[in-house]
Amino acid sequence: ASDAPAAVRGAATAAGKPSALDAVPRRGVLRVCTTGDYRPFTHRDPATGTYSGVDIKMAGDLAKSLDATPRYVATTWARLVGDLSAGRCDIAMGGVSVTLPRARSVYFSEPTRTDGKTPLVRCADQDKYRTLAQIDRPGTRVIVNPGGTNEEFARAHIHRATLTVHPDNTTIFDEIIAGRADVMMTDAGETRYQAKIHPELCALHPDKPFTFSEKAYALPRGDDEFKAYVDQWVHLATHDGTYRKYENAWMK
Ligand SMILES: O=C(O)C(=O)C[C@]1(C(=O)O)C=C[C@@H](O)C=C1
Repeated sequence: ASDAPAAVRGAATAAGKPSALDAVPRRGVLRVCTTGDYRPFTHRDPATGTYSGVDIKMAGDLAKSLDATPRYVATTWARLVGDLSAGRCDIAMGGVSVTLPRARSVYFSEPTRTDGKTPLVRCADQDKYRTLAQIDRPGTRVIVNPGGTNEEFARAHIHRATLTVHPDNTTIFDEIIAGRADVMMTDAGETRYQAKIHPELCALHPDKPFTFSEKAYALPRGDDEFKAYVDQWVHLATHDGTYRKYENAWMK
């Protein structure tokens, strides 16, 4: 048996665990860590528990390509990297930003899109909060969801304005509409989507965000075979119009 080629034997990671490239088709299940709180990428319907979103469509495609079905493993922004590293899922999907601190613990696939932090405000305040200097003033109430790159960005740039960490990323937009907070700074894609579904809210310069970032899928560190496969799949899906089609369906 020992001289069978790796593809037949089933390749192993450096840590000696079987690659997800073999384990997922064998199991027939792709375990996907996702937060379910970030439209248009990952959304969990609280009534039915059903997941939807651009990256949920992508998860379905990736699973299918591996003769598997997706199973969603609920996580949070603070726990995402830990859950993936602990082996609770095969991949983390749903608007995940590539960061270098995370890249010390997990692999990132090829990116699916570029993004960056930009303000989301009540449309009546459009001219008040365009720059960081305008936002970071005493009296401005900035609101942020916990555990991800939004909080990191807000903590790095907000010193004079007040910063509230709101635990639920799905109701944070209502806080601004209700006048209990003034500004959220989040990914441009999200500001566009939330402005689309909330006429009271406006996305400010989403085509010229304050930062540059990339969205990708996070993979267990050390599983090079699975990473090579997912990279190839992302490359095809982002170049053959598939990803764009899913995005357009949410943004129209
Ligand atoms: O942490 C990340 O990777 C994200 O991009 C997720 C993140 C965040 O930065 O907090 C981005 C936008 C959503 O509002 C929720 C979470």
